[in-house]
Amino acid sequence: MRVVVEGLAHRFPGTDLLFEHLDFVAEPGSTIAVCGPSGCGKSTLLSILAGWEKPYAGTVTREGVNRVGWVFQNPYGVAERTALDHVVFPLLAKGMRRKEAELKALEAMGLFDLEYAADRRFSDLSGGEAQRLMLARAVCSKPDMLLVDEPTAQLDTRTAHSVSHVLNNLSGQGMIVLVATHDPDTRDACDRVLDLADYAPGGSKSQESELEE
Ligand SMILES: Nc1ncnc2c1ncn2[C@@H]1O[C@H](COP(=O)(O)OP(=O)(O)OP(=O)(O)O)[C@@H](O)[C@H]1O
Repeated sequence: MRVVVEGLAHRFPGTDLLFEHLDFVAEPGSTIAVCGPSGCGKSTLLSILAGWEKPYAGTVTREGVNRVGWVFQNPYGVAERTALDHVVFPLLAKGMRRKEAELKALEAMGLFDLEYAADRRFSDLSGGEAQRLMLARAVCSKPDMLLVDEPTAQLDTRTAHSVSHVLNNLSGQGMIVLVATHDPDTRDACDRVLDLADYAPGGSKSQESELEE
């Protein structure tokens, strides 16, 4: 299972190129931090990898990737439902029995130190708790590729550190994991770094590719 990105470039209609000459291979075993300044195209790159956005140029080949999990920047849930329900429902929808689903859900919530909030209503969770809940839900559904957008934006330093390390460990469990982040600590916790600033028009990698041609 892998994702092969070749010669990728993107611009939206009427805007300048965000990045160009982007080549990389994403495989299970190493978590990739996608970095770069605000507006450089980190979220856009995740959308392209997921197949939601068609790239302006280049190709993305997904080999053996059937299920894609996505954790958005802004957590979204059902106000009246408990935190546990949010993680359990996708498992029930897959046909798992309630008891087994609850055990699996609590295990995933435990990865993000969230068991204590299992019975709280979604509307009572803090922004950081809701964000960690979305991570637990995504991990629980065992996607082939997990795309995470700014997972630590709403977390204090210590919780952010712990979440970053969990995300890095996930790639060792057979998932392709990419994390878009501004957070230097999250970047450092990941095995690999893809800095989109290098691929901006005129960026160092972008120029290298032009010299090679
Ligand atoms: N559908 C769209 N049409 C036109 N422009 C868009 C569209 N989606 C995003 N953009 C623009 O493309 C640029 C890249 O957006 P993107 O959200 O990928 O950046 P980012 O690196 O994730 O930013 P941030 O770090 O602030 O979240 C931004 O300037 C954004 O306004």
